[in-house]
Amino acid sequence: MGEFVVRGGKRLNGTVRINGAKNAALPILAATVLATEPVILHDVPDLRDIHVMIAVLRSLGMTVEKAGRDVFVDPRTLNSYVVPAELMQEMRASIFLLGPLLAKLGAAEATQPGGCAIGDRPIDLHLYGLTSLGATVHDEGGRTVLRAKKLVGNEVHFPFPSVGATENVLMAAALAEGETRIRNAAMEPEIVDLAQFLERLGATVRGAGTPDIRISGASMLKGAEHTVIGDRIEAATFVLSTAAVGGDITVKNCLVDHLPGLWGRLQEIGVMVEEIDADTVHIVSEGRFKPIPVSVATAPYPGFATDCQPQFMSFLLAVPGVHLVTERVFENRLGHAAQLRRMGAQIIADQRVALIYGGHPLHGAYVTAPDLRAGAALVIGALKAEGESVIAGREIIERGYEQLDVRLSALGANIQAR
Ligand SMILES: CC(=O)N[C@H]1[C@@H](OP(=O)(O)OP(=O)(O)OC[C@H]2O[C@@H](n3ccc(=O)[nH]c3=O)[C@H](O)[C@@H]2O)O[C@H](CO)[C@@H](O)[C@@H]1O
Ligand SMILES: C=C(OP(=O)(O)O)C(=O)O
Repeated sequence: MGEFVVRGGKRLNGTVRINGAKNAALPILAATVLATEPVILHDVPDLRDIHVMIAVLRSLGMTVEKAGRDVFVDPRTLNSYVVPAELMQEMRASIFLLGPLLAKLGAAEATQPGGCAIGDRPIDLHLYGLTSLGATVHDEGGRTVLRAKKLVGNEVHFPFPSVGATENVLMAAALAEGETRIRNAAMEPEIVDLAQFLERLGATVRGAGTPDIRISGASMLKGAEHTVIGDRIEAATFVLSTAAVGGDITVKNCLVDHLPGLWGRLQEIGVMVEEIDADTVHIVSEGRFKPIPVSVATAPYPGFATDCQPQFMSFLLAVPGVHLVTERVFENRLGHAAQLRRMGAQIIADQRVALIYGGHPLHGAYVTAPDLRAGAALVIGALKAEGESVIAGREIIERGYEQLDVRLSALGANIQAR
C-alpha cells in the first residue's frame, strides 16, 4: 500500500488548475454506450476509476483510446451487456452501465458494485427507475439481470434525490420511447454536464439542474465531442488546504457557483475569497480565524456537499471554537475523525455527528485513509500538523486526486509519495 509523507507547517502559494471532474467523467464515459458513432471527450482526469471505466467499456467490446486527457470512444463494436464481476468490484461507478446497456442492447447484467465504504449504498433507486421504464429485474446467482424488449418513457419519482440513480434513468430515458419525467431528481452540476453530453448526442433534456427533469427519447443517438466540467470537489480540497495552513492561491477551472455553502462560511471565519471570474477564485488565508462556532450539515446539491465534509472537518480543526458537523447523506462517512485524533485532534464523533474542538495544535502521526475524501482530509490535517505524518492508503486517495503530491508541492507543501 502506497503512502504520502507530509511535513506540515508550510504555507501554500501559487496557482492550481483544477482537472476535469471524476464524477462527471464517469457517467459520461458510461453514456458513450448509447452512441452509434465515435465520441471524443476532453479533460478526462487521469485517475484509477477512469482507467477501470475504460476497462469496462473495452470488456463490452468497445474501442477506447486514451491520449493524455482526451479519450476517444468508438461504440460501434459494442457486443456484450455483461459487466465483468471483477471490474464491478473495483468501483461504485460501474453501476452507471446498467441504464445505457439496457437502453442500447435490451439487457444489462452486473453484480453489486464496490466503491468507498461510506455506507450501505444499495441500488434500489436505480432499479426502481429502470423498471419504471419497462425493465424486468432478476437476481440470477448473485448477478442482477435487467431486460427490456423496449424502454418506454414514464414518470419516475425518487423518494430521495440519488445522484447515480438520476444519472442512470437519464441515460436510459435518452433512448426510451416517448417522454420520461424524473421528479425529485438530484441537481448536482455533474448531472447537468451529463445532460449536456446527452444533448450533444441528440437527446432532448429539459430541467437538468432542477428537481424536475424531462427527457424526450431518441430512436438513435449520434457521436459527439464534449469537455468535462472542472472538479468542484478537487477545487474545494485545494481551497480548504490553503485556508487551513495559510497562503495565497488562485484556483482555475472550477465554476465558483458549483460550491454553494463553502465560500460564505470561509468568509465568515476570516478567509478572503475573491471571485476573479466565473471559474477562477482567489483565496488568501493567514491561518488565523475568528472564533466563530460553525455548524455544517451535508445535503444533496445545492446543500453542503458530502464529498467536501471530511476536508471541511480538517479545516475546522484550525478554527478556534466548538463546531458541529452532521453527515446526512451517507450513514458511515466520519471515518476520518478517528484517524485525525491520532494527530491530536479533539473530535467526538458517532456515525453521523461530530463535535470538533478547534484551534488546538496537531502533531504528525501514522494514519490510514479509510476512504477517498477521508484520505484527503488526512492530507489537510498533515499539512497543518507539526512534524512528519505518514498517510497510508495513497491509492485510495488517488482514486479522486491526480498527482496530489506534485500539485501540492508546486504550491509549496512538503509532501512526497512513496
Ligand atoms: C461517482 C459519483 O458520482 N459518486 C458520487 C455520487 O454517489 P452515488 O450516486 O452513489 O450517491 P447517491 O446520491 O446515489 O447516494 C446518496 C444516498 O442515497 C442512498 N441510495 C442511493 C441509491 C440507491 O439506489 N439507494 C439508496 O438508498 C445511498 O446509500 C446514500 O445514502 O453522489 C454522492 C452524493 O453526492 C457522492 O458522495 C459520490 O461522490
Ligand atoms: C464517494 C466518492 O466516489 P464513489 O461514489 O465513486 O465511491 C467520491 O467521489 O467522494
